[in-house]
Amino acid sequence: MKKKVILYRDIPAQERQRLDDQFDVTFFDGMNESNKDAFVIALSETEGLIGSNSTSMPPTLLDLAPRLQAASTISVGTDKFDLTYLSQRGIPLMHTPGVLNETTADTLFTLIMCTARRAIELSNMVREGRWTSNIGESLYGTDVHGKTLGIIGMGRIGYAIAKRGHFGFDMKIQYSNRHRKPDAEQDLNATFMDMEELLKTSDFVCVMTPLTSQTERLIGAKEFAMMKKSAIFINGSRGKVIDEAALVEALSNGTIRAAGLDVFEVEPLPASSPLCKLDNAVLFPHIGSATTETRLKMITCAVDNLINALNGDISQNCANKEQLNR
Ligand SMILES: NC(=O)c1ccc[n+]([C@@H]2O[C@H](COP(=O)([O-])OP(=O)(O)OC[C@H]3O[C@@H](n4cnc5c(N)ncnc54)[C@H](O)[C@@H]3O)[C@@H](O)[C@H]2O)c1
Ligand SMILES: O=C(O)[C@H](O)CO
Repeated sequence: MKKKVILYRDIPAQERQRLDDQFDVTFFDGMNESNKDAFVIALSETEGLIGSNSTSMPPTLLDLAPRLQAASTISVGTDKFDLTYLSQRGIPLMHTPGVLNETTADTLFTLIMCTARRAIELSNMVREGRWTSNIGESLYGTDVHGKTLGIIGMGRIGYAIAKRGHFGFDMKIQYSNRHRKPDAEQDLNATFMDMEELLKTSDFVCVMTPLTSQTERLIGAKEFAMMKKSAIFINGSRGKVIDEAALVEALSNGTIRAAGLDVFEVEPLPASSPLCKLDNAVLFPHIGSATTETRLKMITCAVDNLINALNGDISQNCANKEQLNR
């Protein structure tokens, strides 16, 4: 008999077919008030889960899935699951590292360019008929090339961002990370330092850590105050890695120059957020990996991951492999 699987995000037909070939699939378009009861009933029988990072899967919900054997998230970030809880139950969480590095780094560099050159603010000026003469010094941007790029979280994506800065923009690369990265030091001439020194000396501070209990609110009022007044802050990790209210304050009172954000404490970001009123904040709707090509690669990877995991193979792309092996 085929194993039962819940798919909680729409995926292209050919990938859905690969799941249907192997499993008895129940589809939900996310989880919301209108389908929650049916979702919970399906959970009581399911052996596998596959879906996107926009749906939370806390222990209280997964307690209702006593037969669960594997979960597969269409994301590299795993913060919508509790890894410790899953590991205690012996359930692997599969994710999609690697396939989205370059696309996400492109997005982060777009944020760097848009903030530095005030691209959105000035584009809006043109669209709204406010371009009536040469723009004047008060609307000038700041250079990106030749500046110092500080990366907090020099992992797969951090490295891809640093590569763009080093080779494309002649930037000086510095980083803080849980451990040193010899490849970044050799290939990109990157300098390892503690976060405090990085904050004080970078022109662009780019956060690319995962959200964990150690990184939650890693950057708050104290950290913004350490940055240069001319600094530009970029967050592509998760909204909760920063204190958003402190960022609003820092952007409003000139503690730092500007911020480019792809992620927020609450997503979708409500239009009432004070961030939406700030010209010096560039706001993207969590589009780091959102290209047609890369999203398909992530879905294919996540489908492969679930098939492998439910067949007992977690050698590739298992986020809690070490915890499971303990
Ligand atoms: N905006 C998006 O669309 C998007 C896309 C992909 C990934 N992400 C986020 O980016 C994260 C990183 O992805 P990755 O594939 O590069 O992961 P990775 O594991 O390769 O890199 C993360 C790095 O952060 C470092 N780190 C952890 N805690 C730290 C701390 N306290 N201080 C400094 N460094 C610390 C780790 O040592 C590691 O090198 C994901 O977990 C996800 O949350 C966002
Ligand atoms: O973690 C990821 O892969 C991105 O944030 C997309 O959800």
